[in-house]
Amino acid sequence: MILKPTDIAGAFLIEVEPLGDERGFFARTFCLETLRKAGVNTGPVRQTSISVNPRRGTLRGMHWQVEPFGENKLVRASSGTIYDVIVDIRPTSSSFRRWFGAELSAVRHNGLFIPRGCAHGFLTQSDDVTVEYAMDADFAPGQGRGARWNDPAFGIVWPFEPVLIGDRDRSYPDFAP
Ligand SMILES: Cc1cn([C@H]2C[C@H](O)[C@@H](COP(=O)(O)OP(=O)(O)O[C@H]3O[C@H](C)C(=O)[C@H](O)[C@H]3O)O2)c(=O)[nH]c1=O
Repeated sequence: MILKPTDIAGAFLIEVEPLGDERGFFARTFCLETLRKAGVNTGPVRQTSISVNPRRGTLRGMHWQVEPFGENKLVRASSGTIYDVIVDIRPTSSSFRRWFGAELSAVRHNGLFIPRGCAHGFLTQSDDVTVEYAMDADFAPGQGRGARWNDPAFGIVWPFEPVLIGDRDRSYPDFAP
């Protein structure tokens, strides 16, 4: 697997290196040691989850867990295609308030490593999207916070307007650090 740095400190795109033969290919999609060698202080995977989104144009986010319930997150699309976005909301970070977006797809098998303290969200770019999550912390109910996908504090440029957003996601107040 290949780690590609992003505009967000500690966040990496993960591209696979297919090892192919006549049957198809095998590829590593996560390696704790590779991340640690890149300076990422992440724990082992404690929980994995899926997010199933039948409709193109569904937006989920922007979400984060407050400390000490933060979680490092590895995200990939196991079906369909998403535009995945991270926003750095760590006030002491060199990339504070900066956003980064990338297309993740089942076809490319690519992933995104999202450090704790960053807001995360995605817009589905196809029907029948499943997003796979791996986290290094247990989910803590009630410890989530959020910001709107179009909060002027970040200026995120999305590929197109969402057509389906949950009431909670559309009604977050303006971001205030
Ligand atoms: C995140 C999470 C949720 N849940 C439960 C809580 C609710 O009963 C139900 C749906 O949760 P929610 O509406 O917060 O799901 P999303 O709106 O997809 O939230 C996620 O979307 C953005 C894009 C993310 O990056 C996070 O993974 C997460 O915040 O699953 C759990 O049991 N465990 C979990 O880890």
